Amino acid sequence: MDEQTSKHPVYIVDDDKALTRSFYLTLKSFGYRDVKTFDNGRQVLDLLPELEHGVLLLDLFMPDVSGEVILQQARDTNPGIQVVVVTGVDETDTAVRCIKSGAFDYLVKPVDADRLITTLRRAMSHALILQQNQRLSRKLLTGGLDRPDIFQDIITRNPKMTAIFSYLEVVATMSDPVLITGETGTGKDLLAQAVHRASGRTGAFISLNAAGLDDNVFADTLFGHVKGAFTDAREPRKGLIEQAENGTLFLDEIGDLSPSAQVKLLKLIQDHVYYSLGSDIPKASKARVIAATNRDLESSRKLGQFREDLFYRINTYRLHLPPLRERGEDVLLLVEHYLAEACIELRLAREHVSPRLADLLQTYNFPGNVRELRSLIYAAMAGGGMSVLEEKLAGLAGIALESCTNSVALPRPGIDDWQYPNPLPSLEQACSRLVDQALRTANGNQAKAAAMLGISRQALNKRIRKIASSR
Ligand SMILES: Nc1ncnc2c1ncn2[C@@H]1O[C@H](COP(=O)(O)OP(=O)(O)OP(=O)(O)O)[C@@H](O)[C@H]1O
Repeated sequence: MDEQTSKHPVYIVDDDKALTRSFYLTLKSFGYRDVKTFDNGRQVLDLLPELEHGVLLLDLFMPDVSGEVILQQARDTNPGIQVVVVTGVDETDTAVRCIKSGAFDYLVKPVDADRLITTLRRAMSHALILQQNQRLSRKLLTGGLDRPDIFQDIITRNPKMTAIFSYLEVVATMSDPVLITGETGTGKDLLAQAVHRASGRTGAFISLNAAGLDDNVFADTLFGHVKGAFTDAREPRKGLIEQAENGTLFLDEIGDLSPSAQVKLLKLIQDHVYYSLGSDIPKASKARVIAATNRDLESSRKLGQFREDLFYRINTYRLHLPPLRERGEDVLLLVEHYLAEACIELRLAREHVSPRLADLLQTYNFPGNVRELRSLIYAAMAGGGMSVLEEKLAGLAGIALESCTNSVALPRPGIDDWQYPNPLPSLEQACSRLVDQALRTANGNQAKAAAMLGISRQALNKRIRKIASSR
């Protein structure tokens, strides 16, 4: 069983001590770590409001308090508890009444172990989803992060990024896979490490880059092999998945997986089972999978290059990192960070960002995102300083240095041969179309779009807000 599910509590409430003991032993043998027993209803009734999210296995007929009273009280005071009624009475009326009062399910004694565990698993995952929803709503209302230290390596002030962190804090503790998407160099690897830290998992964070691995190398690296599995397999070898036990397996570039590697990964994610090369003995895994890609997996799925079932399985929780060009507020923050770092590492005097360079940085669209920004700073510092970067960026952005100091001065094309519709659009309509077009041409980069339109970035921003409110 999964580490996260097994650590949530199960409460058994029944006056039949022999049955309570038998349930207790069954649950322990299935890996439930936190099982608490109560042999009278009164005991649990007082504790109900404080009980942690989990599942309550509840007998209906007890001498002191009836199970139905406890069920009602649980619904009223602690909705994070899912109640499974377990009773010796097989009466449809009672079952219907319990379900109507909010019981998750109704089991009639004697309950065989398989039925008990299957029902418990369903009830537990329902309890966890409710817990997750509650935490999400709480976060939406209060904002802020529970553990900002988890994200200290990720430099950002961008609201979309902080919203991702909030969401991540909630889903990190679940056991389902996480898919991180975003262009190259946006920080997917960093984010995967943050998910692992926030998950509270006791095992290691192990990563594997799937790009360019053929099916055999992928399977051997991930699942290991037994002695004699292939010509050079003189000794058995454990795969990375074993090192990730109770931890996290980070699969980077998942969009590059071959079709047969996709099948193996699906089995691992779906059934938590894998086979070492050369062995037909299944092995169980409790690693949590985080996958990342800079490809458009949705298109790969539609083109039949990525399995549909795997796509939906890994897409349970999706985190999409925006490109750096959409995080204007982060560019200077990151530049200052890497500049300080490079000056210390290269033992150079501290340099600062000139207003002209700041302008250029806002205009450039960083196709390689943060990784590119970092290399640009280091290369410039090693090669002469920030003025080198100014030259380079001006070249890369295809904008003359002069025009950057005064964005209004961009050369304008002639407008004599424009085609005007008849009747003419209103000024507001024309303005809105022009702003849309500039943003499209500038790939969403507001500084660049503003330069094209010959207005300041603040003026463009004001117009965007005005247009948005009138739509
Ligand atoms: N917000 C950030 N703050 C600080 N460093 C960052 C940030 N985002 C990315 N980096 C740095 O940029 C580099 C690239 O980041 P990372 O490897 O996480 O990107 P990626 O999205 O996984 O790229 P790829 O798709 O190419 O694997 C790393 O050196 C990382 O430390």
